[in-house]
Amino acid sequence: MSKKAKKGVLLVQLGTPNAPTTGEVRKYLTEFLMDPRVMDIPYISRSLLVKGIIVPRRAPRSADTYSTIWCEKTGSPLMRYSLDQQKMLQADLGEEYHVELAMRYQEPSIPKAMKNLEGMFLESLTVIPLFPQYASATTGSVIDRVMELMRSWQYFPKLNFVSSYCEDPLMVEVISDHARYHDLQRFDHFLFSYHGLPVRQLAKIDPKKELSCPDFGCESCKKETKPFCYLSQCYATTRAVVAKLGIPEGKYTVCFQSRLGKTPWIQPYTSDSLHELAKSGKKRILVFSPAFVADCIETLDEIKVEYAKEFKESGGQEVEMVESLNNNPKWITALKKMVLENGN
Ligand SMILES: C=CC1=C(C)c2cc3[nH]c(cc4nc(cc5[nH]c(cc1n2)c(C)c5CCC(=O)O)C(CCC(=O)O)=C4C)c(C)c3C=C
Ligand SMILES: [Fe+2]
Ligand SMILES: [Fe+2]
Repeated sequence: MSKKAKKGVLLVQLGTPNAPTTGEVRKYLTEFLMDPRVMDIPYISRSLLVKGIIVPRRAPRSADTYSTIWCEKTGSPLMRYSLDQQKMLQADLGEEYHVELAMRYQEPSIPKAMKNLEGMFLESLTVIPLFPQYASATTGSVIDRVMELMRSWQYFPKLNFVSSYCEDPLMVEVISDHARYHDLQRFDHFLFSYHGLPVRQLAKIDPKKELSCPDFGCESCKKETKPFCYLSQCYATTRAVVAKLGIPEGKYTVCFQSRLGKTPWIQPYTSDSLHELAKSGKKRILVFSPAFVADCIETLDEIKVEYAKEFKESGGQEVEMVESLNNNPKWITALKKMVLENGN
């Protein structure tokens, strides 16, 4: 009796080291930062900068930080929640589907996941990069790698790439639900801190080659002028969450964290915004981090520890954080809807 071909789903997260050691962090950072979509400079300069300066300096420090958030049994928080997301989505979609998880860098690798999927002679394949806002450095790189590996496949199932879901209504609902776990009335101000991006990468995605939107990611940029602009998409997510929670204009700030290197990244930088808010007398801040679908080093250390410390040193009192989407069942339903609505 012949079994019906399965429908495949590939979830792809950024990646994380295999262990919180300098050697493993070095391997992870080298693979990550040598990606030409991440460090979009010529190979020789990239090699000198990444292997000669950034990685040797950063790896020991990052390894120390990873060890503070590491779990003996489940590894890094990003790995733990990504595995939860894969298992829960598999359970929700049922036997008709096969859900694989891969990391763009390190393990479980995209080549291994693609090999498994190829061997299943799939009816269709939906690829969901786990980044709500499109950037060439993240979503673009995932799609690029998947397409590169697929070139050697002997058959081609129906293919879907979910390249952006910055305003997904269910996702916005989960972010808002997680915010409501906090007593919203207690906060003087709300901060939407997104992962940053070099400014030059924005220009590449804009047909007019402008560096930024004069009106900071306005609705028309998002919908008409440059639908793949990361900045416009970050503002779109913010507008959706702010509307859902009824946060008034003037009571929230959009900012960007994790700048790397000396070139300009999109501004304002989170650390400057926190400093200015503290100086203007704000005492209690609630931070959203809607670029991350799972808690990771960027949320658990950079925001919760580093920025919270900086805020207090500048005169503030308290920084609380809205939990990432993690393993919230409603977020898994959002992923399921993306699979079903993308023609699968
Ligand atoms: C959410 C989207 C992300 C974008 C856009 C992004 C761009 C980007 N990142 C770097 C450099 C680093 N990022 C690092 C960690 C990291 N980045 C993302 C997501 C995005 N990056 C996540 C989810 C994580 C966390 C991984 C984890 O294991 O928890 C790091 C490592 C930090 C450290 O080791 O201390 C670097 C470095 C660049 C250069 C870039 C765009 C060009
Ligand atoms: Fe990053
Ligand atoms: Fe605009």
